[in-house]
Amino acid sequence: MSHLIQHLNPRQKEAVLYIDGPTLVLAGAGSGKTSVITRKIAYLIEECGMAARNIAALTFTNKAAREMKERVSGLLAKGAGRGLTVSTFHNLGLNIIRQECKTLGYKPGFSIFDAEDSRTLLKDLMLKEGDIDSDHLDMVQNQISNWKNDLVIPAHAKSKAQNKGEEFIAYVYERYTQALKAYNALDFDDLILIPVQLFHNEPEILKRWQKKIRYLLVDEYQDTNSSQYLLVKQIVGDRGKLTVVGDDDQSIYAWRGARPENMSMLRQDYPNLHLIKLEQNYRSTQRILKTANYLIAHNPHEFDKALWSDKSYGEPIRIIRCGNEELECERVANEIITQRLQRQIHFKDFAILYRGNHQARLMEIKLQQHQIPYAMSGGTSFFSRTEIKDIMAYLKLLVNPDDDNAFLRIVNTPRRQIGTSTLEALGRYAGERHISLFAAVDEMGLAREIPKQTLARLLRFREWVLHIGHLAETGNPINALREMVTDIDYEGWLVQNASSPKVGEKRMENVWYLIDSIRNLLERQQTEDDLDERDIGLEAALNKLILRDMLERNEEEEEMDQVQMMTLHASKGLEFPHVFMLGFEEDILPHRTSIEEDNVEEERRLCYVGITRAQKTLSITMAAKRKQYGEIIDTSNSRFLEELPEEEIETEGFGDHCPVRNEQKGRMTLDSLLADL
Ligand SMILES: Nc1ncnc2c1ncn2[C@@H]1O[C@H](COP(=O)(O)OP(=O)(O)OP(=O)(O)O)[C@@H](O)[C@H]1O
Ligand SMILES: [Mg+2]
Repeated sequence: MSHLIQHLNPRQKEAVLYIDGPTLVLAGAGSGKTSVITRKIAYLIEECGMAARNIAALTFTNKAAREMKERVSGLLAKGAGRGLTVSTFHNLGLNIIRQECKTLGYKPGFSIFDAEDSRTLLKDLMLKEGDIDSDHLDMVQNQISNWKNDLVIPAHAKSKAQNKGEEFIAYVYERYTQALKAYNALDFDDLILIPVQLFHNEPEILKRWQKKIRYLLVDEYQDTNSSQYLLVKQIVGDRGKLTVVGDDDQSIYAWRGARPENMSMLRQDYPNLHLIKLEQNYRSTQRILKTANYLIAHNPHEFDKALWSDKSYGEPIRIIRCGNEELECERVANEIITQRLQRQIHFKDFAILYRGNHQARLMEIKLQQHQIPYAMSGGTSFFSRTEIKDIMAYLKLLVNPDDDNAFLRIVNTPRRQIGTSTLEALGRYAGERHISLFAAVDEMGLAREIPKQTLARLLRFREWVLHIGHLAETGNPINALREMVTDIDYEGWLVQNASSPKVGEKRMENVWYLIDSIRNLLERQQTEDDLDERDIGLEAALNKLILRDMLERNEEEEEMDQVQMMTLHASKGLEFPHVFMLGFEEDILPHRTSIEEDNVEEERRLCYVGITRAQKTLSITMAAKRKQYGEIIDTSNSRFLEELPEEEIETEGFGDHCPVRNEQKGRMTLDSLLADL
């Protein structure tokens, strides 16, 4: 028997060996779903003789894709996996768009707008319509994203609108789509939507891709949204060469349009679907598994999944209630230090999971204070901060005025009263003549397209960029950069747009930090004597900076001895020997928005995901008091606490000295009160 399937259980083997038709593996956490995918890839290559380049495996996060890639290459002979696609849905989409960009009408080098960029564009469009309510902005952004994920194009959205409010959003959606196109830009949702539309309209192109991807595997299938679902269906076609694995209890992306019912839809799409259930958990101790099972039993279930484990019974689940959030983070840091010594293990054996990124800041400070190395995934890297992206765009434009993306990013940031319709006209004009936007500003013919006053503003901007560029080239570049940020009053702009002046000032500090890094690089250029001409000057320094960011990211990928920090969402599919879950409180987990929207079931699944990441121990912490919007509030324990098996739990910090608002205690007091009566 192939070494690839030797250690698998019979059901897992069946899932790997079955290649005659579509397969769905439906199973709980830690039951080896991802293992089935990685082994099946290796099996297809090694035993079935399929070329690696004809196989694609999709998942949801970059980290998961990286892990999967590593697992597969560990199974294959060196080099045998060359050409294999293991990527996120979005990356596959991006590849398709890159290769087909001519047919799609995008110029090569199109830019990708992240959520922040989209938000800025939407804000501009809405401001123009006189709508400046920022809550409204969130709503519009979500709605547009939902439409895109559900493959609703602007014309549909408009015709379906039932009232003025919906008409407005549909109108903004239409303008937004036009603006993106004019900017030669795509947003995140487009990365899936556009390939789906392309495959729908161009059967020949679809055929080409079907020929390339002959076997498709999808991990975490419960989190596909409608457009991802369709993309899978298009690529697979009627060949049925598909294996998907998923767990409806781990569906945690409904808020981003995920539809767990896509799993049952498979049965309709493929009547010959081969369904396999796995029931043995190979990850966690029995206690952790029991805790997870207890919790998730509080959600309604279509299929019952009896997960069992023959691992050891394990240590009790610890629930630690601390006085406030600072003590909570301090406690976790201390636990890591002592447990690492006591158990003789590494920092990388610990993971700290939390509901929202804001919870990470204090934890980071405490880890730093105790000199505990840590890696954060999914956090904001320095170079993805808005202010850094802005200033980098200015710098890019200084060294290459033809960089349209950079131009578009900053031509109206800070505001110069150059609006979207002007930019659209400019984009059209430049597009027809195949010149850059910056070059187009100076053309005589443009006067017919753009009102005189606006054109004057554009010309002023152009002159100014050239002036600063000249200063940087002929004089001291750092002085030129300082003059640049002062000229545009970037600090004023940051303060004005931040939630508080302090936040704005902090952001400005990042800008100074960036300029300082450039100064260092430039100084180093002067001391290094083996440099050739190309390595000198602002442009070289800039490229180095961009490269360095990429290098830093690569380093992150390396296996280093660091505590892993991430949100519960980002932890999906991963496993760690010792897990800490922070903030087990009402309004955090379950999150306040989900409580308000009566969507606690999704939060319970998220909590289930967190618990089932743990292999050996699980510690859950909470703070009795917490700062919220500048006020200190008494927190309430998460409602999920009551849903865990009491006999497997060891609590701490719930004594009388704490103002405990534990539901169970509350009931006890009520009982005793009644008894007294
Ligand atoms: N047959 C097996 N024998 C021993 N260990 C196994 C077996 N199958 C899987 N494992 C191990 O169990 C752990 C969990 O497997 P895997 O990550 O594939 O589960 P999963 O179902 O994908 O989990 P999740 O739902 O969290 O994504 C891994 O460490 C894996 O190596
Ligand atoms: Mg998995």
